[in-house]
Amino acid sequence: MPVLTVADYEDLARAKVPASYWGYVSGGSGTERSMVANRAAFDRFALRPRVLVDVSTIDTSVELLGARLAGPVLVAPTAYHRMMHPEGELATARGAAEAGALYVTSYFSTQPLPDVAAAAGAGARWMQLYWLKDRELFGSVVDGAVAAGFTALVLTVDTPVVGRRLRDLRNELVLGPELRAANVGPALGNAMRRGEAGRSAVADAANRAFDASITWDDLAWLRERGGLPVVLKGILTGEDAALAVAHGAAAVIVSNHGGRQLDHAVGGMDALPEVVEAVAGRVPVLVDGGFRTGTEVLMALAAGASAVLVGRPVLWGLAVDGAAGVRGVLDMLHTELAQAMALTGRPTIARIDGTALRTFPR
Ligand SMILES: Cc1cc2nc3c(=O)[nH]c(=O)nc-3n(C[C@H](O)[C@H](O)[C@H](O)COP(=O)(O)O)c2cc1C
Ligand SMILES: CC(C)CC(=O)C(=O)O
Repeated sequence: MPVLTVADYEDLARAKVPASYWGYVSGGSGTERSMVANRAAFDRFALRPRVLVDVSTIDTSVELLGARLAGPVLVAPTAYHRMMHPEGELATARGAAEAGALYVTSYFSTQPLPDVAAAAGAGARWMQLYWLKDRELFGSVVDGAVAAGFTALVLTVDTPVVGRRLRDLRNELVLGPELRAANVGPALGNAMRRGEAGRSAVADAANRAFDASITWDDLAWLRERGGLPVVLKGILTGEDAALAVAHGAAAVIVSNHGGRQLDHAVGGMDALPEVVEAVAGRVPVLVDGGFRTGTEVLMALAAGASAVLVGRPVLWGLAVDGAAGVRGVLDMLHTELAQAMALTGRPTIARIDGTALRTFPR
């Protein structure tokens, strides 16, 4: 059977990944309404195509915080890639670089940052962070990312505590020894191996380590320590988007964390318009949550996003075929986007504006 869609990758991946790891990757928190909201949003929009435009050449390329990319689809930060493939983040980095895509590496990478950087080569890479109670350890991870040539720091701000992910609690999620988080110090990395009835070792370790007390005032410390642009991931309101810009964020990522944090949260695509309005062009606005086709990516760009991140699809590609699978998923999304650009009469990314989109009332 030919692999024609991202959903085809999902079907193939499901058969390869152990059940408790599959539950971790696929699941959301609580009733999983936030995950559903991400997909449901696309039904509230439709495209307004223009015709008799010269679309004989389509250019999907974009520039983002100084990085030149083949297209506006980025690899979202996701933890523990060795759940999917023995090479883990090294394969992801290679696949993303081959696709000309930017790879946001998770704080919970199972491969050391210098090795991820070497695998990415000239490929663009940002580093995602969770703020730890242990400020020294946190600072040393920041230093490591800077030394490894990551060009921006992505602070995830929607996870002061880990969402209640029932699939993981029911599966008593425990990680094998190959799944040590390689960059967060032995205490946090090794704690991942413990499991108990009705508990998730992943959530327990993260909850012990994460600093739930940080506020807007702490961001200056991170900007100072890293000396890199700081991107805030997990913004869902215009109010917080305005605060992010006021506190020096270089970009914001509209996201409900793939439905894994707050239950009943607004979907990424639904929250996007108010964030775009509040930011008013001062910094790039990115979005994630449920994007599975290039046409959906075009919808987000029309609603004012500069780029879209994909989480689970990249993991499916990784499970199916390592670096080639990651590249396959990213190439597929860019190819579908190019097709949608031709059919909507928008040959460049700059030509995709609000007139391409019709929004239906809720
Ligand atoms: C298995 C998994 C692990 C994740 N780990 C992280 C993480 O370490 N850091 C983070 O900021 N977001 C993490 N996320 C959230 C993603 O960055 C992203 O917001 C989400 O996956 C987008 O939705 P999608 O999977 O529907 O594309 C994770 C998501 C998944 C599915
Ligand atoms: C260790 C987790 C908090 C990583 C994460 O962000 C996730 O699983 O969604």
